[in-house]
Amino acid sequence: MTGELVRHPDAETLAADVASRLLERLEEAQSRGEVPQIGLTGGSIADAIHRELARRAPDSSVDWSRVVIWWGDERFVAADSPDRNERQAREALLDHVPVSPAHVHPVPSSSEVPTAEDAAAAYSATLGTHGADGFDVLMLGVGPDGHVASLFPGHEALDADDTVAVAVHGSPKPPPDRVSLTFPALNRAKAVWFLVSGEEKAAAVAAARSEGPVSETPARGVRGLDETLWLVDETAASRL
Ligand SMILES: O=C(O)[C@H](O)[C@@H](O)[C@H](O)[C@H](O)COP(=O)(O)O
Repeated sequence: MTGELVRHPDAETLAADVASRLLERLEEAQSRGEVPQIGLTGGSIADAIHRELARRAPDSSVDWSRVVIWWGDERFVAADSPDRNERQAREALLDHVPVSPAHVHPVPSSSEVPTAEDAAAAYSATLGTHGADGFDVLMLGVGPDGHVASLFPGHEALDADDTVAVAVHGSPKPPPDRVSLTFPALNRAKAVWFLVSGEEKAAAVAAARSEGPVSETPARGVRGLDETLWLVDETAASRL
């Protein structure tokens, strides 16, 4: 089961739909008295979604102080680097909604720990304690090569199955040093939402939704416990 495909005419309607779905999911969880946990991703469509969430937040009933924020991956760079997924998410969303700092869990940066291995170990420990229930919604961008988070085709990090987060070196997508959740950690999410826009992703979407080795197309290796959605625009779906 590769998950439900939801097509959108363009990136703007895709971002609007994802933001609407996420706000609704957060409201539903909070109406059940839960404190939902979400996993953010990096990348361009994610940034558009974050900005749309910030725009819509004032009109939603989501209590952002009762939302727990994680990242599926992070670039191992200085805390103030524009390459940080955390920095991009704060600028687009988290600085515009009243999140509780105690509920925002960035991956340690190279300003705080000396190596990506240290950052991965620290993040594994934090997620192991504070995030043990798993993500309610994990959002994942998909690269043109079918990577998700920072799990790239043929990379040794794909085989890391005894830890929550793993250091990644030699990433084909710069910057080279990263921290990524591993497949076991990604697959603890109740809902996995793949967010894909652009012609350059069309082959990856088609590959990910067909049989074949996970090492060739890492997106094949992730699905939600209860829900897997492919939220795509028409250009990204053009090879299906
Ligand atoms: O740290 C990262 O680079 C991201 O987490 C990565 O997995 C991203 O989501 C995809 O590469 C898609 O990025 P775009 O949407 O910018 O193509």
